[in-house]
Amino acid sequence: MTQDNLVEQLTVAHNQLAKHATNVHKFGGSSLASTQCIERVVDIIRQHCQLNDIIVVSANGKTTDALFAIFQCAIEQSPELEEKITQLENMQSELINSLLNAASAARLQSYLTEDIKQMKAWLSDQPETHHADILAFGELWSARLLSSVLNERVCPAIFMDARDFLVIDNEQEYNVDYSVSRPGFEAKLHANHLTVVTGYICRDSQSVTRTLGRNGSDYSATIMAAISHANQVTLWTDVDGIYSADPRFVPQSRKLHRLPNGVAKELGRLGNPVLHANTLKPLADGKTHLHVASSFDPSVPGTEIGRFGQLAKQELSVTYLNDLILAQSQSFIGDLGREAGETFAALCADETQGLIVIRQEQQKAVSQWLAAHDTEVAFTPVSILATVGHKVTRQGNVKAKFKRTLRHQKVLAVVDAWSGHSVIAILSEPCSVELLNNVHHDMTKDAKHIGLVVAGLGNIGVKFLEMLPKQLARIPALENLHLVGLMTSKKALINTDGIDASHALSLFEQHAVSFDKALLSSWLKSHPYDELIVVDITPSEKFSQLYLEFFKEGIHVICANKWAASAPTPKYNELLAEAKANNSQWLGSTTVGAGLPINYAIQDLLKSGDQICEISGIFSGTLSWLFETYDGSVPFSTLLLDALEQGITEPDPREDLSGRDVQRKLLILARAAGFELSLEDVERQDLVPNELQAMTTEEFLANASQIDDFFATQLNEAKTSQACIRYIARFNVKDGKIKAKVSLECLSKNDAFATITPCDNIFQIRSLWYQENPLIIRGPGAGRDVTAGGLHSDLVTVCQNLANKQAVVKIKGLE
Ligand SMILES: Nc1ncnc2c1ncn2[C@@H]1O[C@H](COP(=O)(O)OP(=O)(O)O)[C@@H](O)[C@H]1O
Ligand SMILES: N[C@@H](CC(=O)OP(=O)(O)O)C(=O)O
Repeated sequence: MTQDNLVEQLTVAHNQLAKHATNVHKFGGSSLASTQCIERVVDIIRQHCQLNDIIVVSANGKTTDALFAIFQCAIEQSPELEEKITQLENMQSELINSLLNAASAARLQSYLTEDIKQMKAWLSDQPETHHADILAFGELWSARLLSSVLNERVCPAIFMDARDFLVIDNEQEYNVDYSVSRPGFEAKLHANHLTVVTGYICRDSQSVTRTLGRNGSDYSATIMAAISHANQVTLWTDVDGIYSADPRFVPQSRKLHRLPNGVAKELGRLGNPVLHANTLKPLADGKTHLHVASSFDPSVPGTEIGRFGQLAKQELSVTYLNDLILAQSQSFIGDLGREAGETFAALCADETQGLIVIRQEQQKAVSQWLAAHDTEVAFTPVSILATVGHKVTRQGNVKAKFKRTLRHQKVLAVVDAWSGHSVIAILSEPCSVELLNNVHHDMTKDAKHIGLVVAGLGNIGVKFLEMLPKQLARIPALENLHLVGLMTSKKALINTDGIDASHALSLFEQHAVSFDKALLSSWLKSHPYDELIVVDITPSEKFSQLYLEFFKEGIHVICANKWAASAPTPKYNELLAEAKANNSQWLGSTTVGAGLPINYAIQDLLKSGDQICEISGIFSGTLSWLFETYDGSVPFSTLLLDALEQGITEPDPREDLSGRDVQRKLLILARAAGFELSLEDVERQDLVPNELQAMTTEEFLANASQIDDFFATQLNEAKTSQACIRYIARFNVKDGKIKAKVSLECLSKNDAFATITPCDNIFQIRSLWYQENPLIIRGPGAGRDVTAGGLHSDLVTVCQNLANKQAVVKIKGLE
């Protein structure tokens, strides 16, 4: 079976499965805040949902906040009550009228009028008894509206009020009674419909309306997944994933592409608004996949929550909560402290210091609870600031760093969370945006994960990999670099969790699968690395054609491959522009001169303000060897066959004799020096006579002696004037006119190009500052060790540049 067939079969199998399995999609209030947002959600449902999926919705925008405010006004008998109700009703009416046809709008409008009437009745008579009923209107309206829009525009959809089936049996921990809830839901289900369920609300065993707590719709979504045995839950929100700190306040926060379950749970517990504290509870069996994505930018890969390897476990984040209460009591030292912590689900507790941190609204309950134990307690307003990461309490260095960064703050205590996944500082003052940014910076500044993909495992590729483990251990700039991909033209091994660089080749032998461009492209679009570097050590034009795609994804390219750098001018300019637009680095110092620093020298001269006017030299190790060695004592073809045997030439020596390789190298250097020209602008003398051009390699080798007369004549002519022959590349600019040529030249024996070690390259640069006395670089211009070394030098340069790059989050939903 070919790889393509395999992929096709897998896709078909996946689709068939998807038809039978349910997926749950939860849209938060921010995703449903306006007509435009709801239009976007409808598009997402069209593209990402199938019949029988479940959609869980929160109240539109800030409706729940508005309902809380209305309730408060009623309690305080505030004169603003009427106005607030009218505002909320108008906002709902606007959504209804802008999204639905006249008939449906009229129907929903009449329900709304009824609901407002009912709300007013509850508000005027014992509002406390109906607090949850009043809050429930938000989700009720939102679900009713979306199901109507879907019915009109997308597919049959039914609306379900979760209170009709979702029963919780414990109000403290919001435990679900699945034995009642599941059959209740199944009884209401319509096959081949989308089901739109209200998030946030449920009922208790007495059929009284309850809520699942602020932000509780995430929990509703995972409960629905447990009830319906769903495969996947997607939380669609206004941010494209979970970040290392609240991206509204910390512009340098990093997206956490893969969040281990335990860490996600801890973030939710500490108040991260993207994840309700209980979100993961219904998914404890690990069969359902949880994913956070942005409804404002659905194509961006979000955050996956699940079980991951070491790399995901290294990520740290910083989170905070203000307006909390520190309760301190002698009696909290020991068992009672632990009991209190558990009873009140304290944000943090330390039974050795006798303290727990609770939310403000819990203060009264804690007082009452302690009164029963006849002990005294002191309450202090505090905030918490936590660093969260997998088993972070066991990482002494992280804890020390956290304490160090807080040394100028008023820290009352630093406590390890029971889960082990956070270290929490209790602060006597509210956590400011400045403090959050500073702590985040200190805790995460070194946390950048760079993925490395190596393409081409020939001679040089293998040497490059041999050198890699030592380089990783030796060079600080490579500290966060992880080898994640290896590929040849036929096979590929990608491991998102990293490939052990010391055993890269044997792992490739054992685990590589057929190379599939489509699979590679999809991985490149969704890889979890902050930066990705592809090192192209292939000779393949086809592989070089992927660079544009790489640059579009912001991927960096280091190449020994000459194709892209010598591509036709429009293509080359397009690549440069795309790389620039996406901050991709493109380095190819080994494309010319292998490890010799010719590219770096040119860049340096340009940086220093110099202007290059001439580049010339011997750029081919093969031609260098042939002409340095050829003295007429043996025919040229004998030397050529000897060079072939020694591996000095390409398998078909016409490749070298054609001068094409030298022509490309001259073009690359001229472009690097800032000139715009194409391959056709570089005149080329082909040393292979016409009659030998069309032959097969074998035929050419058998007839190689036909070239001897030409070279003998050239050499003899040169000898008559004490000169020699060399294949020279020359580029110069005079009065703005560019001349570029690669050809066999007759040179005086004193010429700098006349006496170099066979196989060496020589490069001569004339510039404004190196005019009379040109700059010369010479040395071995080919060979596996020097080329692999040159690639490593480029790799360090890219990683050093990346270390200085400060990413700033730009999130569509938050703009
Ligand atoms: N660490 C974090 N990562 C991502 N978003 C965060 C983080 N901390 C706070 N947020 C904020 O949480 C908000 C999403 O939560 P929420 O308002 O509950 O969304 P929704 O309305 O979709 O339920 C985002 O606007 C984001 O700014
Ligand atoms: N509407 C409720 C429930 C909820 O989860 O909302 P959101 O998904 O917008 O956080 C709240 O505001 O608390």
